[in-house]
Amino acid sequence: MFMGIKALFDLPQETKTKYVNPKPYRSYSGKSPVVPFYESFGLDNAQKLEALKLLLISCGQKGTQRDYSCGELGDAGAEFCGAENDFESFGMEKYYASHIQDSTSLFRVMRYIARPSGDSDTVDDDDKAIALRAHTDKNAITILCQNEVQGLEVQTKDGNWAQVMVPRDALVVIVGEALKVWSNGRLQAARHRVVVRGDKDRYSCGLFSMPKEETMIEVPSELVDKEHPLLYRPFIFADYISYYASKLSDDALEIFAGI
Ligand SMILES: O=C(O)CCC(=O)C(=O)O
Ligand SMILES: [Fe+2]
Repeated sequence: MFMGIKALFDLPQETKTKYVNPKPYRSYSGKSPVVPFYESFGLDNAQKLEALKLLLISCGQKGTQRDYSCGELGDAGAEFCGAENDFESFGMEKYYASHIQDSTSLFRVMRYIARPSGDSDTVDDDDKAIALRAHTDKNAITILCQNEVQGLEVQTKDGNWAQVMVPRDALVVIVGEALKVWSNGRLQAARHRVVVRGDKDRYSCGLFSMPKEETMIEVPSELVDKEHPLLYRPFIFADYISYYASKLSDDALEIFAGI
């Protein structure tokens, strides 16, 4: 599938820019002055199972020829999202069904263009090699897969950057801010970025599971006690996304909803 994705990104720039959607993260975005070596397309309202199927096939999971039954994919989805297990581990099974009902998903494909060799901004300099700036995902859970080119990095507690060496055919699961809020801070939204150092383009695709726009994000009372005081006030997910879009700051969540 990464061959197919390459063909998509190899289309003329003029064709790619026709892929437009008024919502953030959906349109073709590429070669902007801020992130000149990054391009992406988003597929909105991707039916979860279809998007997951694309993701599984793209990273060669369980063979590319096989058809998945819905049941199998449902199980795989829950397993990969870790969602059902997470709910159980918090003793919160009763919220699982409504969480699924209030969630939607976005499928995105990304290309990170390797610097031409001899580029004066040498890729030894991390700042210059950053293809996707450091951020935390705003959604609930992100599942990523990539071609054989590494580049994903996560920030450790002490502020350093650690390379994530993703094994072939593996998926990476990242907790986003919506899940951090919902878990009352028990789950951390990992700050991450993409740094491309070699001479090969990196392709990745991701399934971004997120609350529907109108969903109220609220810490369940069961997750608040003396040891875990309430960290966030309830808010509508779309309101937070609008706020973040207007500020684009790292501490947007704490300012917007932190108590
Ligand atoms: O391409 C990747 O591996 C990471 C992409 C990412 O972090 C994002 O789109 O939010
Ligand atoms: Fe991300």
